Amino acid sequence: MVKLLKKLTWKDFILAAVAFVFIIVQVWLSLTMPDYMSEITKLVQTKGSKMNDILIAGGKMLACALGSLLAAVCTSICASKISSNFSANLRGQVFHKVQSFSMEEIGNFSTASLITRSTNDITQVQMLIVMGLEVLLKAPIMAVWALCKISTKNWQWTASTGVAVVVLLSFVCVCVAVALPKFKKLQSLTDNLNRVTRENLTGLNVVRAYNAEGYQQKKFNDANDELTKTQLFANRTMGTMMPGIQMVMNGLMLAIYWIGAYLISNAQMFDKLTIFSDMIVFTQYAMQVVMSFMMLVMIFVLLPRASVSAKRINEVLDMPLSIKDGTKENGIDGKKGEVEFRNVSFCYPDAEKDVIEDISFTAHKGETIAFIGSTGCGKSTVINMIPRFYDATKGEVLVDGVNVKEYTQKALRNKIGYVSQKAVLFTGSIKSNVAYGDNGTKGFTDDVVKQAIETAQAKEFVDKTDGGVDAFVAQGGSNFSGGQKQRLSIARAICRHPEILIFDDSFSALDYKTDRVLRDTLRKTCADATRFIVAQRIGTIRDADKIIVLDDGKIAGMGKHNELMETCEVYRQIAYSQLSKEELA
Ligand SMILES: Nc1ncnc2c1ncn2[C@@H]1O[C@H](COP(=O)(O)OP(=O)(O)OP(=O)(O)O)[C@@H](O)[C@H]1O
Repeated sequence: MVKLLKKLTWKDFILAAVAFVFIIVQVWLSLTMPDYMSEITKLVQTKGSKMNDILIAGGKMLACALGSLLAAVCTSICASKISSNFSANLRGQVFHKVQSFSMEEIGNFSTASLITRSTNDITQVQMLIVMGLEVLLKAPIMAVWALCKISTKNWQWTASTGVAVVVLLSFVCVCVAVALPKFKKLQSLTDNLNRVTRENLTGLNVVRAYNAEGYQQKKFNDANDELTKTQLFANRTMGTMMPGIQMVMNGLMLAIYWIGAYLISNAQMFDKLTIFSDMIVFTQYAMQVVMSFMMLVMIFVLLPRASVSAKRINEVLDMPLSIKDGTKENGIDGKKGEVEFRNVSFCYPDAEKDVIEDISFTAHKGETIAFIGSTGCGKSTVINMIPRFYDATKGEVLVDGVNVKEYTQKALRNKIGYVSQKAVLFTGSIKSNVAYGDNGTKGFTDDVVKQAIETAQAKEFVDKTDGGVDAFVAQGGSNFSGGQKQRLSIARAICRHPEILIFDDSFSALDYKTDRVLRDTLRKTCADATRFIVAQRIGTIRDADKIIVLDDGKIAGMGKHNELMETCEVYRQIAYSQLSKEELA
């Protein structure tokens, strides 16, 4: 928690200092009120007192109350400003850090947990800061000031207040100790609920198609019940605190009156009024002392959960990055567009064996390199090494003659146009999705966007859509078909005019005719770009300059279609399973 609080800016500290001044004013006014009360008590009990004097003392008391209220409002304004700024900054930092995570780090946390950490966990810390500033500063000042005021009055009363504070603190400590483990568990259970809800929402069509509503409902109920049970236990434990504190306060009041009654009965006649007046004032101060500790208790309610949240936020912020930036911006002259894999092997984090082993090949500028092989043989893994979604565990990947690890990630990715296996569109317009990101130039002109849409064979449906390139794209591109989404994703990659184009099984949702026309157009319009195509269909890749056949993470064959038909058994099997001998001839 302390580590997170170090992120407060100097502006926050200035605001905290202003809040501190308001708190002092608030405490001073609150503790001045009992003095006027004492004066009023004395005036009421003294024969011949004037009504005007009582009204003046009452008016001063009222002014103190209003002043204290005003100071409390100003403190709250400062506290909420500090906490809102702090949480906004923290959310920004967490978002920025998560953006720099590779797939490895994201896998370590899980997406659901990262969402909880960026939202719910930060809210817990924010709540603590608001309360903390108001209470943590105010309560000790109030307690010490009030104790100073009462310590000179009467030792029996002071001692009884001391006993009440000790009982109160012991009680609070026991409650917090019982509830703390449950608070720790609460955040991970929130992650779990988040995960189940997300999974259900993203797979809603599948859930419905398989009549799995009952199964999903059970999964949700289990997660929900466990969270509710834990919350109930923690809140019940903390809930017993308030009545307990109330009991201590009432007991203290009783003790003060009991001691007061004893003192008054044993006092001389002329002292009785002074003791009575002192007793009234002391009760007020004693209540302020106990109230201060009660306010601190509110912090104890929030602190355990907030400190667990702070730890979870720090875990994200302190996570070392597995993909580190290099320094190079440019490759070697004369090697532009060249991609080379040198004895590359890769093992996923926590996996037992390498998913790809000893992969070596070179792709020259303007060539089309295709990957084919059975499901799960490692095709996507190989091409994911080029934009450094993962780094090779052995060997080297070189782009333009330079190891990808030596480039700044921005420079490397400026060279690449990547189309993922699952088409991803963002909320916005067709144009904002195609002219997406930054390729090191000053944005994309309308003509470049239109050209990319045309090359990706998306012009026909874009023109037909209301609004054309400005047509609205819903979250995840849900208002477009699978094939349309793929074509827009392809247009996005082409729009960057990259040196290297990567298509990870990106033609699978296209009909055969569009697939062929798109490949022909790509060959003409992106002739300079080195193209990597992962495909399942032989038809998509048979014209490639180099086809790499992968089998269980290893290269089973490499060459042109005709060569592989003669030399590679795995390729032949794939080919014959898709096309007839006549089609392949
Ligand atoms: N994030 C991951 N963590 C652990 N293992 C993974 C991860 N992603 C993929 N794998 C494993 O690595 C292997 C290769 O996966 P990859 O996605 O590269 O295959 P692929 O050939 O592209 O498959 P497909 O044709 O089905 O897309 C698979 O066995 C898969 O289970």
